[in-house]
Amino acid sequence: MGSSGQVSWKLEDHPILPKGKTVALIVLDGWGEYKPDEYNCIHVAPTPTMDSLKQGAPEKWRLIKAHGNAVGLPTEDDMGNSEVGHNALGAGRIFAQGAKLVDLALASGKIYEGEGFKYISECFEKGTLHLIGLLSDGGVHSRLDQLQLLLKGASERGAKRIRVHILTDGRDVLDGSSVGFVETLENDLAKLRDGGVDARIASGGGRMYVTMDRYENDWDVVKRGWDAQVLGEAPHKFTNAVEAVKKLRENANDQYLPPFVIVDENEKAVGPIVDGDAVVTFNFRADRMVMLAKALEYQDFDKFDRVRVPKIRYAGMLQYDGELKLPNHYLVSPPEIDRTSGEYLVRNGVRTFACSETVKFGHVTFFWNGNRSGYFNPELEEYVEIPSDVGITFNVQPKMKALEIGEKARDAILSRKFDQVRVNIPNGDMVGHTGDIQATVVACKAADEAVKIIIDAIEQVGGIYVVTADHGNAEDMVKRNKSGQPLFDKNGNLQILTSHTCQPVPIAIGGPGLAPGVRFRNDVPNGGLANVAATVMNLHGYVAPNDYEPTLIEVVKN
Ligand SMILES: O=C(O)[C@H](O)COP(=O)(O)O
Ligand SMILES: [Mn+2]
Ligand SMILES: [Mn+2]
Repeated sequence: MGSSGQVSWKLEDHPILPKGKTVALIVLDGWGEYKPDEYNCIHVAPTPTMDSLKQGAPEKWRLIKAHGNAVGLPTEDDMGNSEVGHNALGAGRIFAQGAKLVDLALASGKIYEGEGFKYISECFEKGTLHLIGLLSDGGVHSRLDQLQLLLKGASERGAKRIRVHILTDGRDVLDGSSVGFVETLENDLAKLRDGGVDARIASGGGRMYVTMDRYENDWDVVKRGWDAQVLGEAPHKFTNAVEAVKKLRENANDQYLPPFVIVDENEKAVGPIVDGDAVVTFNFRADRMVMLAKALEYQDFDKFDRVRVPKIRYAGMLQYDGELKLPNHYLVSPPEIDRTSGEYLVRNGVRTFACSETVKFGHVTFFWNGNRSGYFNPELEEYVEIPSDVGITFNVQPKMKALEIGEKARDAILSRKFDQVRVNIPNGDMVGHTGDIQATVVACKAADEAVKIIIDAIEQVGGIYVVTADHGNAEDMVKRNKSGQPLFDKNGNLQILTSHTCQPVPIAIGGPGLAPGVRFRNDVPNGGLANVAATVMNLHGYVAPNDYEPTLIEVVKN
């Protein structure tokens, strides 16, 4: 059923549940369930609304899985993330995700047989192969071991000159871990050099300050990267990348390192991108690579002055946007996330409203709809983006736009123009990633207040609410040993966890429109995010397609 031409879009009516109820679908970003201690910001924060929903357990509140295999990641040790989480929530099925597809393509060698690799390898004879991406083993956007295999594979297949443009992490992995990742990469590159390949790190910078912006929140971030990677220009120049990261870390953490270039003894950048070169962006995840992909690929581009646009052959690790065909060339085919619940519901006449602020806007639209941008039917859908603050770390503004999102959703609900009102409330996640515990507590309080605004509106119109989350983050802010005790570094400082977690997330249902007797079934104990789509379809009065993961709810006779 790959092509939409053969799909029967008509959904079966639910035997009991009515149509026409307004359903609010609230995704709290980075909101897991964990033991209530002082490092659990959701526990520490006053969250009366979420607390009261929990009182409804087990019939109206439960936990669902949001990491590992439940969301299509390679192993059970992989924490969840927004991409795979919203994909699963929206698509109602579990798809092998980018991380896994790249693993398979590398293991089988198929990656080197595809069109994308052939396309870039045409440059190997005369040009340089540039690899740009996130350098960590976080497994959210990229993985170091995949980069290592690609370096080896490309050099075995003729790449003679390789330049790596690194983006340091500290967000999906511990802050400070970048030094180790750069050392590992430098060792690998030294081995390649021993084998006759001219392989070096050429530039770098922290992912949140250089290159990896998303949803066009701040093009300056991408420009800083462009200047370093393509033009070979940056405010900081070093002859060695390990030294660069160590030095720049004196004033910034890994996520926010300023851009730097590696120069030779004559102060000349060792790896600008020039005509005839090949470029691969080795992140598999889309959202934070789309902007760079546009800058590399689009002829007409007006987001910043590129100064010089080299004639290159560019491929993404994956194709990042299937609708935009961006980029045109890629090494591994992305998961084909088709027949999403959003598309089904719209095609069955469900009028849909979706809203978040910029930094999460694509999560409830693009990711929700299977990595597809745009509307299915503009007559029935409205997507509203509230501009995010630009150029700040969100611990200084932990309330973010939560209340504005709540109010927009409230207005959409009260307008009665929509059957589904879907939001992402970013605070737990975006502030959790800063590692600032006090700010994250404020963030969780704001998220809870936004939920209340939306639930109150649902009460007024006799609707239904579904409150859930895409993965954990704010519920645990420290790294722990196996028995759950917080870990300290060698200087006795608490090891702050800026990343997501592997914890389950809550899901709650309720509202005056919820038909009598609706409750969570107890025969789906391993339910995960992918079970939510069928549940929501039921609440709209439909039965989900057969191949969707089972619904979490049942209707019992009173
Ligand atoms: O991109 C990010 O901000 C983090 O790597 C993952 O966070 P998200 O999956 O919640 O977006
Ligand atoms: Mn998220
Ligand atoms: Mn996150």
